[in-house]
Amino acid sequence: MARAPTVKLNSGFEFPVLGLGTWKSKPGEVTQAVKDAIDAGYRHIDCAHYYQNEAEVGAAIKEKIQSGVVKRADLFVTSKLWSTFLKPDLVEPNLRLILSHLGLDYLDLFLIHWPCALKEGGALLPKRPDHDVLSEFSNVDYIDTWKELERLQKLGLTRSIGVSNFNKRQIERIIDNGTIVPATNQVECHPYLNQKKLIAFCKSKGIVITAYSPLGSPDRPWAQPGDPILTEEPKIKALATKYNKSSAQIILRYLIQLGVVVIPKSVNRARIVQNINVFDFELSTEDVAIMDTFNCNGRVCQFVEASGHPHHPFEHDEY
Ligand SMILES: NC(=O)C1=CN([C@@H]2O[C@H](COP(=O)(O)OP(=O)(O)OC[C@H]3O[C@@H](n4cnc5c(N)ncnc54)[C@H](OP(=O)(O)O)[C@@H]3O)[C@@H](O)[C@H]2O)C=CC1
Ligand SMILES: CC(=O)C(C)=O
Repeated sequence: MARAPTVKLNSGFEFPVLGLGTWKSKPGEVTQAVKDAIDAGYRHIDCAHYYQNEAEVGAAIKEKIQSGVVKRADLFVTSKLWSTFLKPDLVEPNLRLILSHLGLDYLDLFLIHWPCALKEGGALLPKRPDHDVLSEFSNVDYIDTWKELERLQKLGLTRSIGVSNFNKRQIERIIDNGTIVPATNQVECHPYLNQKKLIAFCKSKGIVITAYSPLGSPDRPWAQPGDPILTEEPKIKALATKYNKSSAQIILRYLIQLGVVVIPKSVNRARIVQNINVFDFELSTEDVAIMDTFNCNGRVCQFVEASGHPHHPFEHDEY
């Protein structure tokens, strides 16, 4: 059975460098996917309230613990605070709701999903009455949310805390105004958007980057016919042939060699097994340079519903 090595977070906890993503995994398929992943050696599961499938993820975890395959302490479970819950008095109730869905009494890692707060109390994407796409904003400052996460870590409801989709300036604000440095910043990262500047900045602050959509999220709901597909790039396919691996394995290995943690999503048993089998080979310096040539600011997760938000992470800063 394959096993991902770990990296030590600034909180002192070990973080497996490969985990299972669960966005878009349907409630009817995610329980089996998580069970297959645990059987294949995965010990890190990436979840979020926004994915609306945490109870089904929790059912798989419960079964694997009850049948003795793993102990709770062997697993690293991440979840994220959605943008309609950034108001400080909503944070603890939302974390407790997430824990009840997952059937856990603590998280390993709790992230602020996006720095942009949306109107509380209703839909996850509260539509503006005057607009087809944009959501209604809330004026909560993520610094006030962060202080709640710090309190919840001290309370033991989560072992580590971090952020997601934060840019350099937003991380600096958290460090300047908080007392705990985020353990990770989970951001989009793949060969079309390799995030070298943000990786270097976060590393200088002791923050690990977690790469979401590591395969370029080909099943994202807004993908258009003709959009480039990473696993079909001829140069990546040639490297796959050279190393006797798949294109997906070449991409995941490249990201791991960049020093980030990867969380590929799959609901297919063979691909789940394939994706963790990336620790028995290494790309040469020349082949890493070939992978570097794909970097083209090719961001696929723009959060267009929060376009124009004063805290939108991608609209005001280079990285
Ligand atoms: N913090 C944030 O804002 C965000 C976090 N995330 C997290 O990151 C995770 C991963 O990102 P995601 O956007 O889902 O996309 P990924 O880049 O992981 O790509 C998932 C797609 O790739 C396919 N796939 C998986 N393995 C292989 C393989 N070996 N060969 C070929 N195709 C493969 C999957 O199909 P199949 O399932 O059929 O195998 C699916 O269509 C999410 O699930 C979520 O947990 C993602 C977006 C935003
Ligand atoms: C998938 C996800 O985490 C988004 C869109 O924020």
